[in-house]
Amino acid sequence: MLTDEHVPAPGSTAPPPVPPRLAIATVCLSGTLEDKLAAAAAAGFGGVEIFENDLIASAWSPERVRQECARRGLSIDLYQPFRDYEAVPPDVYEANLRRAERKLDLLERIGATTMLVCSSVSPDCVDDDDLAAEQLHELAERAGRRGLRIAYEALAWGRFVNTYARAWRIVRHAGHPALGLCLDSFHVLSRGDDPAGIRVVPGAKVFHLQLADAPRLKMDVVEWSRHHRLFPGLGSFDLAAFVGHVLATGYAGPLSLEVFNDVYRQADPRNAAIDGMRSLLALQESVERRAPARARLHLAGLPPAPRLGGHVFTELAVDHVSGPVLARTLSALGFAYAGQHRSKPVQLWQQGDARVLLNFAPQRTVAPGTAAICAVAVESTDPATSADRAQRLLAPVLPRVRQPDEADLSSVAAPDGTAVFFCRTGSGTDSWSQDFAPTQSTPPAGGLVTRTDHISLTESVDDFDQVALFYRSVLGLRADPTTELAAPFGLIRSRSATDPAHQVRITLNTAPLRRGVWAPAIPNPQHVAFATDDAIAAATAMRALGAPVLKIPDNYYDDLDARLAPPPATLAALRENSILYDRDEHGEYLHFYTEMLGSRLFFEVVQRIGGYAGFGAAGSAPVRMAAHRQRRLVALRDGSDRREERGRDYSLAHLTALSLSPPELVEAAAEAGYRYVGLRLTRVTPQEPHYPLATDPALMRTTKVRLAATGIEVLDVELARIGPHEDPRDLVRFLEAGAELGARHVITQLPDPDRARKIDRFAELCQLARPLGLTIDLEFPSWTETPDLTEATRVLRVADQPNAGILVDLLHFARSGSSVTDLRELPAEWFHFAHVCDAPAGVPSTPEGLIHTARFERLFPGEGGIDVHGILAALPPGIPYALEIPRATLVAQVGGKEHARMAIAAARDHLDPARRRPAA
Ligand SMILES: O=C(O)c1ccc(O)c(O)c1
Ligand SMILES: [Mg+2]
Repeated sequence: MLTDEHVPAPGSTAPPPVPPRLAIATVCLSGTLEDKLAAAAAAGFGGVEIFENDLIASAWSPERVRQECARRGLSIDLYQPFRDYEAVPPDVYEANLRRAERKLDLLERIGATTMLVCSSVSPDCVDDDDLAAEQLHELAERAGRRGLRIAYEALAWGRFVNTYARAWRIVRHAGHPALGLCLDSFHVLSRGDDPAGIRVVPGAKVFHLQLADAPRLKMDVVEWSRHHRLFPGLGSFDLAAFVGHVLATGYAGPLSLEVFNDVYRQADPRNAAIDGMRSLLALQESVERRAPARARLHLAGLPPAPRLGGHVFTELAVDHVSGPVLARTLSALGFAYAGQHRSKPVQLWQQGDARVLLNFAPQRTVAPGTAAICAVAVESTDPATSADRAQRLLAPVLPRVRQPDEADLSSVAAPDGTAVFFCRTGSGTDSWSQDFAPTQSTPPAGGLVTRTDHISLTESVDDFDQVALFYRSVLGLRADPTTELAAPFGLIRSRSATDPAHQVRITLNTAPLRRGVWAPAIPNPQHVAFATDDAIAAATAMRALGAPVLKIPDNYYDDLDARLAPPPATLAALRENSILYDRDEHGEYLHFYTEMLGSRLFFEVVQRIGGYAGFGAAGSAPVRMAAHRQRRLVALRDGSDRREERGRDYSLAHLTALSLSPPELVEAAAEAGYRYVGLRLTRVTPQEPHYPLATDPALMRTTKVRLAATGIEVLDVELARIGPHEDPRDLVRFLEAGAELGARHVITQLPDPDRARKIDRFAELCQLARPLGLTIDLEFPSWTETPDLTEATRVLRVADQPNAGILVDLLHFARSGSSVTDLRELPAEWFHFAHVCDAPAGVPSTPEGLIHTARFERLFPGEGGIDVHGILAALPPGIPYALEIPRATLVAQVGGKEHARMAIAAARDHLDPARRRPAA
């Protein structure tokens, strides 16, 4: 019986005079012992538990470990674990004592005073508490003689001893001053044991306290413990109550994290240690909050989180591709371009209390062509205290570049780089809105959006816990339970948190198992959800304004009818407007989405009816993800009937960014808004990087996966160059690889002075390519033996092959002095695409000069002296433009990916004036 045990005297519940030491077990962290100690010290821990495996694998001697810990201000609070010791027959006991003596030697050498003995799981041990107590007594006796202590821990899966109550009975029965308990929250709470019973243990007999949270999982407890523990606050255990019980015993030892977690074990230990510290500080705060006022402790030293008043603004980093798309969409959602920042290229868009900032500043890190949430601003009753709290929770405070008369906003950086601003709206001097000059634009009628309801971020699994902990602890949010759903591209884990008054809501998502290369084209989507009082009216009005509302399939509405049976008129209105619907015991939720904007961002409009506090039914996110994927494929593939709307198809030629491998080129093309890529499969010059797609199956596989995931298609492969010594039959594997990639065209050059031979070989190449569905497109660099349009025309006429074509490259066309009039006369079916670029006006006088320009120094259309419009106008309308613009110095400065984005932006500007970007 535990109840007649020691009852703590009133005095023993008093707070310890000094705050407890915060410690972390090395097993929580990734790397070697050296890495772990450095990370623990940097995060501000005062102690560590040394896990045996970390010591064994360390190159440091035990004495060196002692020095290194001391140097970093780390006390070694525990050495662990010592396994399978107690309640064994005499021969095993002898061996165990010998083993224990060696470990006690080690404790002395590293300067640890407490060794953890976990309850035995061995087949050797017997169900005999008296024997266990006797043998533990002997161990404690030997430890005590050396000034050391033994902390006995009941593993939840111990063979006979698996509860703290039984471990305490044994320890009490052993009755040795050097023997006490190690309490581990996981072993107690995973079994559903009542932690209140801990209160009967005298504080002096609790030698060590280990803290771990965990998600509720129905699985084998060993697996659960060794793979899924979490830092406090991230799982579903009530750790504040647990710690409250332990502190009530008078325990004054360290609060030590012991978290076995597969993700933390592979993550940067410096980040994981900061997470651990943040979680302990937040845990201490919840323990304090729970304690009765008379016993209130002030351990964490955190100022309470000031009350939040809602989302003030969400700032999006955009560029000149994504910015106009966002601006157009915000207009269609009824937002007004209400203000322009006085000193920065930042626009304020507003409707009701919903505000979006579009930041065009180039120093914002934004992948080409994308839009991304770069800052989140929340209203705080006390911004300075909010920032102070954040800083004490180890958030980096951001420096602000501001003009003398601009608002001094307090802001900190979230682990994913998002800036978090704390501000007070209104007319005070600290009001951020005064940094914006009002524009003349009048807000559109309607005003259906009232405020920002929530923002939703996607994080890699490595950052997910960290980001969740950051927002919750810094903003003082309460976590909703974690949910998991089967999405089209695999498992998605999702966590939401909100402040007590439901003013600020943040949802975080991750794909915990994502690996390999098959993944959605948008790996980390983000969205901002705006609130409305009437979703049906809002959707109707926004669609009338041209908002790109995401189309939801009919199957969804048939299922909705079956499940929730909304009134027929409502169902029809939902279906008509692509609005999703959910209902629970608190109320109803109507919501609809926009299409993906600027690669990874979209908006949502939500209507909450009654007390609905969720984010839609579990099935709604997969429907939305499938719809976004569907929309992307439609946009890419069904171009023909919507070309007017979508504009011309562009292809990214490999030479524009030859430093990118084929999968990277595909990714760059997708992000920048190309439809196609052209891939270089052969090495054309000895210096260039070579990507042997035709002979490297792994490279072929990853390239095909990226193509499938992004929807990008291969327009052409190059280069089939047939000189005097080359045989077309040697190109069969190259042609097959092109066909496997789904290419349509093969770029060919004929540097052979023997005209009859080169035409024969050209014809033969056409015949080899034809069964593979490929055309052979003859390019005529002016320095080769097929140097101009006239010669290329002659080759095509004589060879007379149905799948032969001519590739006009504007540079070669201009440099060869070919004639636009001639071009206009040729059969349209010869021209399948064009290589588009510009070049300086003067023509180099030597072949070396010509080649140098062609390979390294071309210009964007409109920047040079080539009659780009004149030549393109002589080609059949509607053919894809492949941008082949190698530009060595620029690529060296900005990288291949950014260069690819700049190229398409410049080409669209010059060639598609109707789609020219609006002035920012
Ligand atoms: O999983 C284990 O074996 C193990 C070892 C030592 C501990 O302190 C613990 O909680 C678990
Ligand atoms: Mg433990």
